Amino acid sequence: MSDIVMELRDVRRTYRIGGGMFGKQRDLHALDGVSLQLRRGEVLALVGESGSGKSTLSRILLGLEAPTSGEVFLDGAPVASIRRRAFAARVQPVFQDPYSSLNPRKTVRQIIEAPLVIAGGVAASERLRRVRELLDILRMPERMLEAYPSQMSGGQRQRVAIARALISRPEIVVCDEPTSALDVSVQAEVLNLLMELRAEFGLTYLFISHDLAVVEYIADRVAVMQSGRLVEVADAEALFAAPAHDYTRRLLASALTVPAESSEA
Ligand SMILES: Nc1ncnc2c1ncn2[C@@H]1O[C@H](COP(=O)(O)OP(=O)(O)OP(=O)(O)O)[C@@H](O)[C@H]1O
Repeated sequence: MSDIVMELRDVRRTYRIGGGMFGKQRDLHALDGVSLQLRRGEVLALVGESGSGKSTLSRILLGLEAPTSGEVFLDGAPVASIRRRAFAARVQPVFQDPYSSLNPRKTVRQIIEAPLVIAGGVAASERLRRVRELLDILRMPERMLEAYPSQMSGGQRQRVAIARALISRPEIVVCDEPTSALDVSVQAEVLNLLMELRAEFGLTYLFISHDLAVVEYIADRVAVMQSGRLVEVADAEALFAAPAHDYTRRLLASALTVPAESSEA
């Protein structure tokens, strides 16, 4: 098995913007020729200022959007050749805001088992067994099974979102700011949990974060984006010790000027 679990080759994503009452139409290059390899079992953090293209890249990895040009590979196979359902089971998201990403009308049990219901082929008894197993791993009490999101704290909701991501036994989890909507005291708990789950299930993470203290804490490697391009990809330790690119240096320097509360996480 190759060391590379997912790969982007010269991926571009262009949006046509403007026009109508906003003036002339033009192309916005959200991703402008990005090549990136995700290594099996690593935490690869994606950082860069707002609008640099991080979410666009994550949506492409998740198959929620197709590149305008370039190619994406999963375990060496072009993603375009993999059936949608099979792909979704192997690459799962955890989004930023557990308040809006969970359906308020569904119970925890229904939310967590939903990916298996959609994929089909797993009996109800087996689905329940897997939901229970995950609740146990995530240290959530069994009585939570029939609870609704409104009855839970932010940290509990994010655990439910993580359980939903893991129920189909994915290889890759794409986390887009998974702890930034949580209280600082809960952030570390959720981060530690993500790291435990990586060891337990052999997961690979792409981890988007604005919070460089969080990135330094959990990332093996860091990819730095600026205006739709990757300007630096390096081992986390080396990058934080001696950033090679000027933009990375500025990003690290500007992080030092914000309040230090995130370092508690
Ligand atoms: N559906 C879309 N239509 C038009 N423009 C878009 C669309 N999605 C993203 N963009 C633009 O593409 C660029 C990259 O956006 P993206 O959300 O990927 O950046 P980001 O680094 O994730 O930002 P943030 O950290 O604020 O989430 C931005 O200029 C954004 O306005």
